[in-house]
Amino acid sequence: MKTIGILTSGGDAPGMNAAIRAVVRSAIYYGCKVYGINRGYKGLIEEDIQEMNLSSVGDIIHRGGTVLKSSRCEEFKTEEGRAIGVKVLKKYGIDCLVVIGGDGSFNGAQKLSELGFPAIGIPGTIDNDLAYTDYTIGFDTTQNTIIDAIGKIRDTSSSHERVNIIEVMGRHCGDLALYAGLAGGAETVIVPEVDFKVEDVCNKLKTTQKRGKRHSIIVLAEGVGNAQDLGKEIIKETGADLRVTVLGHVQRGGSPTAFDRILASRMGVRAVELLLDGKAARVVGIRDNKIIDMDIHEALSMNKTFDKDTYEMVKILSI
Ligand SMILES: Nc1ncnc2c1ncn2[C@@H]1O[C@H](COP(=O)(O)OP(=O)(O)O)[C@@H](O)[C@H]1O
Ligand SMILES: O=P(O)(O)OC[C@H]1O[C@](O)(COP(=O)(O)O)[C@@H](O)[C@@H]1O
Ligand SMILES: [Mg+2]
Repeated sequence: MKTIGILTSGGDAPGMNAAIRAVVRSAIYYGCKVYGINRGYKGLIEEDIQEMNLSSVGDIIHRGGTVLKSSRCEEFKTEEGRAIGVKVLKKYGIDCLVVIGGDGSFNGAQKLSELGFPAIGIPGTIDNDLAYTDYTIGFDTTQNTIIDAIGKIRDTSSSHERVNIIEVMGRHCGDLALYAGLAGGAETVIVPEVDFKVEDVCNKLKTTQKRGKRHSIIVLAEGVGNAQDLGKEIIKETGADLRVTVLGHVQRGGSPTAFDRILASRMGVRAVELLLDGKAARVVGIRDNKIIDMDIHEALSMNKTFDKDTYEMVKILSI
C-alpha cells in the first residue's frame, strides 16, 4: 500500500478541487492512504497536514478555488526549505507527492525528484502557459469568465460609443487574451508574444470609425504593460472616449466549467495510476484530447509556441 501526499500550489485555478477529488478517490479505490498538505509548499514545511478520506472531497467538484488552500512559498526555493519538506514527507510515511500547480510549482516538484523524492505534476493554472499540454486546468473556466465580462462591457461600450480596454491575466502568456478576445469579438488583442505599436491600434480605431463603428473592445494581456497608460496614449492620439477595466482576480474564481471538471478528473486518475506503476518525476497533460504523461525535465524545457494563426484570424474577423 502506497501513501500519497497531495498539495495545490501557486495561483489557484477553477477545477483544482475536481483534481483533488479524483486523486483522493482513485487512490483510496486502489488501496492507498492519502495525506492532504494544506497551503502548498508552505504547509509542507510547516507540517500543516491531515489524512484524507472519501468524504474529505465530497461536495467539492463544482467549487472554485482549492479546499487544500494555496500559497507562494519563497522558502521552498532554497535547498534548506526543500530539505525540511522532504523530512516532513518522510515523517508522515508519504512515499510520493502529487503537485497541482503551474510552472513554478512544477519547478519545485522537479527539485524534489532530484532529491530522490517521487513527485507527479498536474497542471493547474489559469494561464495555460505550459508548453507540453494543450490545456491546463482552469484555463477554460477563466476564458468563459472573461467572455462574460467582455459581453457586459460590450453592452455599455456600444451604448456610449466608447473604446474599452479590458486587461486580463496570464502573466507572460497571451493565451487568455487571445482566445477570450476571439470568442468575445474583440477588435484588438494585445499579447506579450507579439510586438505592437500604439500607432497601429489607433489607426485601426480610425479606420473602423470611418465605416461607422463607434465602439471598440481592446483586450490587453497583463504581461504587455499597464492598461491605464495605454489608454492615455490612445486618448492623446485619437481623442477617443475611453474606459479601462482591469478584470483582476474575478478571473481566478467561480465554478469550473464541464471541460475543466472532466480534464481535472482524467488527469487526477492518471497521476495516481502513474504512482501505482512506480513512475516518478512526470507530469500529466492532454494532447489531441488524449491524456498523456511525460518527464518533468523535458516538459519544463519545452518552449510554448504562440498560436500566430489564431492571432491573425482575430485581426481578419475584427476589421
Ligand atoms: N525554482 C523553484 N524551485 C523550487 N520551488 C519553486 C521554484 N519556483 C517556484 N517554486 C515554488 O512554487 C510556488 C508556486 O510558483 P508560482 O510560479 O508562484 O506559481 P505556479 O506554480 O502557479 O506557476 C512558489 O511560490 C515556490 O514555492
Ligand atoms: O495571486 P497573485 O499573486 O495576485 O498573482 C497573479 C498572477 O497569478 C495568475 O493569476 C496565475 O498564475 P500562476 O498560475 O502562475 O500562479 C497570473 O495570471 C497572475 O499574473
Ligand atoms: Mg505560473
